[in-house]
Amino acid sequence: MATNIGGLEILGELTAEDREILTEKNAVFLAGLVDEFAGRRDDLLKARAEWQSKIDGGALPEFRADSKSVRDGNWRVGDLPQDLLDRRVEITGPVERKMIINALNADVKVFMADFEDALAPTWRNVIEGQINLRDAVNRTISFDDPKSGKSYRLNDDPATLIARVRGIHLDEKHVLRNGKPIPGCLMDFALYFLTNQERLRENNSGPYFYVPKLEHFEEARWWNEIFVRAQNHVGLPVGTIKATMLIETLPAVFEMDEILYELKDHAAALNCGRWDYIFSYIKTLKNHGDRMLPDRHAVGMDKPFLDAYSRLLIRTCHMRGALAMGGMSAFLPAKTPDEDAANKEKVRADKQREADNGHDGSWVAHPALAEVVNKVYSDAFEAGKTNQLDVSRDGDTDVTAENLVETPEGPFTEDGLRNNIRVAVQYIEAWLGGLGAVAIYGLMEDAATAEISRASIWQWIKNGAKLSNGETMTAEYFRKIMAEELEVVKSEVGDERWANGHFKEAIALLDSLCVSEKFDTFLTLGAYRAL
Ligand SMILES: CC(=O)SCCNC(=O)CCNC(=O)[C@H](O)C(C)(C)COP(=O)(O)OP(=O)(O)OC[C@H]1O[C@@H](n2cnc3c(N)ncnc32)[C@H](O)[C@@H]1OP(=O)(O)O
Ligand SMILES: O=CC(=O)O
Ligand SMILES: [Mg+2]
Repeated sequence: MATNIGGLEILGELTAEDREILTEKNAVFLAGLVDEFAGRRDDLLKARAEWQSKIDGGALPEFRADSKSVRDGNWRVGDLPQDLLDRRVEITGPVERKMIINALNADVKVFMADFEDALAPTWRNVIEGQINLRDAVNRTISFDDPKSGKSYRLNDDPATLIARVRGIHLDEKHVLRNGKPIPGCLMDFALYFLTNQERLRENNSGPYFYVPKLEHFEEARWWNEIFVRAQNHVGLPVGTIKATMLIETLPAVFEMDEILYELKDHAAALNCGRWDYIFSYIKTLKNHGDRMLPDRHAVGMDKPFLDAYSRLLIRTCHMRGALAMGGMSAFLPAKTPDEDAANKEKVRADKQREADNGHDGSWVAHPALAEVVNKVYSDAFEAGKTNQLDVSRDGDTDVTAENLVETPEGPFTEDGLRNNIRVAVQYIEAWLGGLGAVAIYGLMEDAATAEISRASIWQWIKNGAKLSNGETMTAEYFRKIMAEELEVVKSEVGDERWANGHFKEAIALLDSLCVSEKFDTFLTLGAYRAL
């Protein structure tokens, strides 16, 4: 039965604790944001599709002529608050209670609390995520694990908290305004902001956000207006909110100056969200048979198109006074000492590349990786510095549009296909069961990494990729290999898990994502309908 609060119709179950988050006051604020901004959100999504149709027709992305004056202009973002000047290591994770405590206690500067790539947005996950963050901000959060008997409490000096809201493409179907689902990102933003902004400021911090999956600068303008509206609502000066924008789509890399400019009072940093970026490279150029992505594991940050992206992002940020954050290495700590050392070395080398390029800090997926990343960045900084804002690097002025779309070289293999199938099906299955981040074959997998796997298969089929075993990719070949790989997964997870999990739905979704004529823009859209 629906509950009406502050003009919103709530279809999700509401406990007494949920009502402490979905208060009348919070709901009225959220409903107001929806009235003012949801229609324009729909227009922004249409504009994405129109831009994409030109690329599908054969054009390549370019720097925009209508915003050249912004790129050429002399301007900087507003001053950064003290607790966002040192971001050498940021841990990320879904907004689960135990995870939040472990992340805030880790030896890191920032915890990025995720409603996005790492969270399957079930109603319980999103609403409990808000409860957990409120308790974290109030420093009352605790967790007693009934399974392990372990108790979790916050340390005295927790990391700075940044909340990552959902992308603009996802609705929250459990909350309606005038009979229509509301944009999920507005819910995440409004509830976190209004519940916590006062206490965050008392803690000498502030309402800080990560904004994901931007494609064009008009979306940054939309967010800026939302921030201004929110600050006015509670009487805060413009610029109190600080946002870090993920540059994780191919269109956005051509509009980084413009994105920072639109948000210049609120911008703290840009971040190289490499996994979605690689996914977006495939998605954007999906019809360009000469720009197909090879095996996923062959595409590292050393590929010229990714190196150009990292260097251009750093140069753009530093010219404008914003920090340039690196991304996530997917390697996780391993069980055996040798494997663990090898994985940590891979993370170290990846972070070294970033720090040498000029990044100011980076992400870790796991607390046991914080030490490695801390050392790389601490060694990279000049004495007394907490970032590389003032370090100029010659040669980074020459990144061209062609560098950014350069086709990565690498193999197209049957093993690569098999791995993509196994990873995608297991990730989608986990997501449908409410888990948005999982370790699969020793790697961190989340919505962004899984998108690469399924999009690659689609692109290989669409463009008839020639595999190194002599086969040509077709829907029939994919289905043959998929049938074999499903047997492998079944034997790996065991009959019981196979029968009781969400494999049937996951397999159907993966099949449709890979063989449908039209490319689905996000796997989470179809998966959310089934959630
Ligand atoms: C593309 C992108 O957007 S990247 C950013 C989004 N992705 C993410 O944030 C993923 C973050 N990482 C994770 O979610 C997790 O590390 C996983 C799911 C990959 C693996 O988690 P687990 O299987 O629990 O790992 P593991 O068993 O080694 O964990 C050991 C301990 O570390 C904790 N831990 C692991 N990862 C994290 C994390 N990111 N934050 C806080 N604590 C963590 C676990 O809670 C566990 O704690 P405990 O000993 O008190 O029980
Ligand atoms: O959000 C980060 C990414 O790599 O995607
Ligand atoms: Mg991402």
